[in-house]
Amino acid sequence: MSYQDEYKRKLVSADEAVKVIKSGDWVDYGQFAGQVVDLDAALARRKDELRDVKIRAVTRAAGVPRAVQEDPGQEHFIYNNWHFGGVDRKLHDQGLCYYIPILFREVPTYYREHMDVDVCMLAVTPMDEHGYFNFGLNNAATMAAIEKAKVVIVEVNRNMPRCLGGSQESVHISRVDYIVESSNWSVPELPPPKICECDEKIAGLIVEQIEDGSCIQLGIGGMPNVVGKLIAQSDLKELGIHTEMMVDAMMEMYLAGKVTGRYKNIDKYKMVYTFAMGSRKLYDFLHNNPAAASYPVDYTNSPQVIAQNDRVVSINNAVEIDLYGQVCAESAGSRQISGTGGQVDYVEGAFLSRGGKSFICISSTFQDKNGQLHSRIVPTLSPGAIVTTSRSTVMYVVTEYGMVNLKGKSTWERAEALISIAHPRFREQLIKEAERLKIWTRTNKLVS
Ligand SMILES: CC(=O)SCCNC(=O)CCNC(=O)[C@H](O)C(C)(C)COP(=O)(O)OP(=O)(O)OC[C@H]1O[C@@H](n2cnc3c(N)ncnc32)[C@H](O)[C@@H]1OP(=O)(O)O
Ligand SMILES: CCCC(=O)O
Repeated sequence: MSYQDEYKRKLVSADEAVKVIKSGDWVDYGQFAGQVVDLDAALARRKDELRDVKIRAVTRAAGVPRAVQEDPGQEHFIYNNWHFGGVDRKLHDQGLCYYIPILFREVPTYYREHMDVDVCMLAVTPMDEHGYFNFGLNNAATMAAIEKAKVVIVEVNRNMPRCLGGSQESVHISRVDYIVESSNWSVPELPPPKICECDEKIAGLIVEQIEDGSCIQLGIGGMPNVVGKLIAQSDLKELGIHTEMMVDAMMEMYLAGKVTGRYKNIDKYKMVYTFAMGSRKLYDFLHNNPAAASYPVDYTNSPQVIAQNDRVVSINNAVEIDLYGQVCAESAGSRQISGTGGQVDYVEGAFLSRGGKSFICISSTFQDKNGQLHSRIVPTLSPGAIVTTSRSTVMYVVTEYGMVNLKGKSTWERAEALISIAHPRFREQLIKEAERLKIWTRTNKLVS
């Protein structure tokens, strides 16, 4: 049978495909910008026939899933997510989304060895002449989820860019049970990140630390994107990219001629990533582009793999840091706002890389919804806050007031270093708290 015949045999409507889902099933919705839309709507239409279907997704960018919208009482569907974006955190605030704690590099192993997948649904590109559906922007743990699934349903979308790998960037039709041709919805884009003056100051401090030939990882959020933009405008040359998330700023660095990958020790000349989210311009740039290669996340985020490149520079954002150096990058108190993602993977990988550096960026203050200013450098983390990067793992911390390296520093040295880059308005209070916590010695300098 030809691949075209097999395609016709497996082609069904979305309503037909979701009939395979049973009460109590675990159903994967796809990852990041590759989550199903038409299959979600079809599943929502089956609401009254089903109970306790557990949906799993990651970083919803395409609006609230229909299945969740249609079932606010959660009698039929329970929505779980291993990295929150804006949609997910708002659902979580309403009690309609549950976080799955992860180290991103481990997720393929969770699928293969620790999790159940009854039905794996995912958005893909149209089939090629060899019978392959490309995963588009989303490699990550897609193949591991497919391997584990009892049933695989692909939702074909002509607007999904075809992103070259690496490895495990596509699935063969022989492994697919049902094919659904979608309404060719627009692939979700990220709005341009919000950028403040302090982001620019922090980015400036970091760019001074980057050498020609460094290998760059930029994290999620506003700040790392500013760093990328500044690199694009800098005199830096011959940079490499080995990252988790491919973002617009990396495309800008590449188009500005800053990225060649010449000094990488692995995947030379390739920009390596595991998923991409950004503008349509980024998606068009990645389409069939041999300059970039997507790999599964247990490769991109393995500290041992990351460390094979020299001078790795890892740049990630945080929400709060305490005087011991514990970094919270994923919650505001107990309110889950994001996730651990790959932060720990890259902080560890950069440390192991020859000449590597990891930077945790944090604006010194945060203004709450009532306009009140709070220090993000705090004596101890807010009650309920999650430690994302541990105090023993963290290396450089950067605010708009400077940069400190916490590696090898004792508790009183850390307190002094971190207070020196806190907002001046909060420093005196932080010193008093450090004294109370017994992490302040008579030799500590009073930081003004
Ligand atoms: C991707 C890679 O390559 S590897 C690893 C990167 N991954 C990580 O570092 C994982 C964790 N980090 C993250 O997810 C992000 O970097 C973040 C959340 C720390 C920052 O991302 P940004 O998009 O810049 O965050 P932003 O400033 O928009 O804040 C996000 C939300 O948190 C809230 N928030 C942020 N700080 C605080 C705070 N101190 N107190 C209360 N709420 C806060 C904001 O109000 C916003 O919520 P809202 O959407 O309901 O208004
Ligand atoms: C899980 C993906 C996003 C991140 O690492 O922040």
